[in-house]
Amino acid sequence: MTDNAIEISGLTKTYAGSGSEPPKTALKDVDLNIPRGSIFGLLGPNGAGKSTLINVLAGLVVKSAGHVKIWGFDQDVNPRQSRAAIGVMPQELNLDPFFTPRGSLDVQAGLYGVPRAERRTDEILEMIGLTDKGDAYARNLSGGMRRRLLLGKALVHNPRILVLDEPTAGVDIELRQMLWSNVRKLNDEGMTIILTTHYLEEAEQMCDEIAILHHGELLVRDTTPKLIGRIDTKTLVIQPEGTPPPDVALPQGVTLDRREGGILAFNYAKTKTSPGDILMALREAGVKIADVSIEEPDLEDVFLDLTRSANKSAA
Ligand SMILES: Nc1ncnc2c1ncn2[C@@H]1O[C@H](COP(=O)(O)OP(=O)(O)OP(=O)(O)O)[C@@H](O)[C@H]1O
Repeated sequence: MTDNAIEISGLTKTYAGSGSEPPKTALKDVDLNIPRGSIFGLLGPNGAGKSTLINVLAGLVVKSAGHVKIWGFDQDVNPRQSRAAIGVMPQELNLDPFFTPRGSLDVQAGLYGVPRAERRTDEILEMIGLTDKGDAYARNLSGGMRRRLLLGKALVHNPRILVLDEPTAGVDIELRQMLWSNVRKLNDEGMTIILTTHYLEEAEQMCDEIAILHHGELLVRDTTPKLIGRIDTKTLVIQPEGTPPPDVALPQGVTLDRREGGILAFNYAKTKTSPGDILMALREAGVKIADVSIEEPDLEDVFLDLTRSANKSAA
């Protein structure tokens, strides 16, 4: 028995080139385990291979090499069980315009072999806030409603793992909040969640752990706080009283950015300098302080730092 929802080893995907184009390797020898019960973020720049990885998990793209286990079931040995363990909310709004939400959920449940007596159509319609639109044609639904319906479709067979591919791209705040509160509730009930997002702030708030893909390779995988802890730079932000002096002798390695409104932002390496050293230097320079705060790095800093150094080492 494993504690992992997903176990991926040596996963490689090469797409055949069309016409005169060369083949394209979208995933290169990826090893990745995703623990049961987590909210796991899969991040990476455009073209990094996130959708390819999700589509392999969903059984929509055939891998070129490697092994994938979903809830302990090897995709190649137990394709039916591994498919039943996972539900995928795709990026595209690919709904049949002539189906009603109730009809779409029913057809999807049929595809997964869920017996009529076990279908949870009304419960799912309520959860996604479409009870009163249950019998409206999909072509009459707004973009937000369609997206909610895609979430509902991913849940009809009560999967152990829910995968969300860019669920909030181009979505308004209200819908985003609704999606995230649904996702949190499902996770509290024990569902493992895997999501890709371009919104790093969102990943930071939602995900226990994060993996970053870059050019088809796994760049890093760690808990969200540890990833953020990798960045050594912090910023001490000072609002001085009166006009700040033009020059201050700073501890070695500390740099100063002057911001609007006379605000001074000192960037320092937390392993080399303490904020007290900077405050002392300011006191010695006669600077009076009206307000002080410390800015922590965020996931965006980690992301830029890692992808930049990966680009440099590839060059
Ligand atoms: N069907 C396909 N045929 C050929 N190449 C493909 C195919 N699908 C994806 N690729 C290529 O594989 C690479 C990875 O694409 P993928 O869509 O997995 O990346 P992604 O990280 O999901 O990007 P995005 O955030 O833009 O969706 C890209 O270079 C892409 O052009």
